[in-house]
Amino acid sequence: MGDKEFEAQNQGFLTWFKSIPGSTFSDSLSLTDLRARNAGRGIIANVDIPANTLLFTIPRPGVINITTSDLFQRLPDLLSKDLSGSIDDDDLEDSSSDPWLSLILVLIYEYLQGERSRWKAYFDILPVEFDTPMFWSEEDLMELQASSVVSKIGKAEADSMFLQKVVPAVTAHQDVFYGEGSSEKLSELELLNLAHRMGSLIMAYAFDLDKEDDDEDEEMEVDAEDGWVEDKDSTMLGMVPMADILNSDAEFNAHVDHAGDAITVTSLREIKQGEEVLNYYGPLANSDLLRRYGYISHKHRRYDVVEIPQTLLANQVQQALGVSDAFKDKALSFLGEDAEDPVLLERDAGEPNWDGTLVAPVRSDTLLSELDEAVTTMLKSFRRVSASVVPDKRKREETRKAVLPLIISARLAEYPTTLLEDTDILANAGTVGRHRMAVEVRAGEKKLLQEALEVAAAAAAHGTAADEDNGNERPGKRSKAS
Ligand SMILES: C[S@@+](CC[C@H](N)C(=O)[O-])C[C@H]1O[C@@H](n2cnc3c(N)ncnc32)[C@H](O)[C@@H]1O
Repeated sequence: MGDKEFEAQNQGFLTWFKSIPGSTFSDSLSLTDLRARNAGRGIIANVDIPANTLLFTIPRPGVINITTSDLFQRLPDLLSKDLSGSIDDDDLEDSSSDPWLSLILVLIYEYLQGERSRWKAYFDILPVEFDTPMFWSEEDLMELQASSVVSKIGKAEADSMFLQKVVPAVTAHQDVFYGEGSSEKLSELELLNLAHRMGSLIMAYAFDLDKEDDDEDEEMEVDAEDGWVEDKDSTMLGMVPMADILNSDAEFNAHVDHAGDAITVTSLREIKQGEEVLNYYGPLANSDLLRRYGYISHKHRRYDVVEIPQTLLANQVQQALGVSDAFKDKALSFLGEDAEDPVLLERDAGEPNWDGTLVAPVRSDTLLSELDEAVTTMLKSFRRVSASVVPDKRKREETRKAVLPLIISARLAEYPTTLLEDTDILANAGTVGRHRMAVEVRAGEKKLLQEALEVAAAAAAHGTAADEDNGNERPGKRSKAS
């Protein structure tokens, strides 16, 4: 799209936005073209803006969700019957509708209404293509190498859900979805693609607007705090025009508040003239940023994470103890469902400051905490099969220390290139787009694994609290027991 068309869309959207009764948009702000750095549109400050300045306001009727669109007034049964439960639910006792699927249908409906939709000018500026791995070719995906993000893309599951729930809902109610006089109907494939487009928009643009203060549900509280959709099963998803033009970074300068009647965006600290106004999508690893939003950021490296499957732990423990496959399988079975949960390697990255700056230093010393614990649990499982392989705590600790670096090295070896090779690839200015993002993600994970190796080596050299605890009983502990 040319610059003129892009600018014309901005103006059309801005005029429409300002026409929503109750909306505000500060004169100190402009919509800006950030396509040169692959960031689409954004909002910048025209002048220095002090902290705590109201930047813009979106009244609730400006939001698109299941209550503001008339789709479910026209088709109330659709909400209560066809969208209840999730596709994996064998028992559909839970008759509440899936918020993600219902918003997809609302967006499809409003989009198909064209000029008749109140949100036409908003749809005009929303992207139709995405850089999330959901849309990558096999060749693009190969570049992610052994990153766990590959197993989380969920294209097949999404296809199946859309084909079972979204496509039939639209097809069964063509009169409503397409409106009077509309002759052209979408094919099944076109509808499937449209569902993917709307699903991806929700993933990267929607807010969780649940106003309830859920004391019982901590996860919902966390979601409500940063506003972005943590989980597609949250309860009140909505598209919030203008708030979703804000790009994001791990260091940010604005806050979206949706606790009141209207949604407001306020500066958290001074924003200098020409500076981009940035929201916060959360403490996400680059792999997650890529999966959900289709970009990566150097400032998010601090939140990088590597997943290590329990089977990899079990294989290394098996080799160290010299036992059979059947022995290992039995030990794994003692872990029950926990065997499905990967072990996480992550740094202690702290929280952003109240004004959106990053001040807490990143700590690597706790990098192995979860792995350490998981290996100990694994060794206890092996002991349950036969106590002779791990007769005492001393043997358990010896084995734990010996297998820790082996596990990390084995995980590192799953990536076909080394960190050094990736660094060279990234130094080449010709590495761009999806390729660059994939190499950044895998290199970040390798960096974390190398740090983990260093922490394991340092712990082995110096001994750890765990050694004292498990190998040689501490005097204090003994006296307590006696
Ligand atoms: C909520 S939208 C923000 C508006 C978006 N830039 C647009 O043009 O519509 C989220 C999307 O913006 C892009 N984005 C957000 N923050 C970014 C950043 N720091 N760098 C690059 N792209 C970013 C990503 O494509 C992401 O999926």
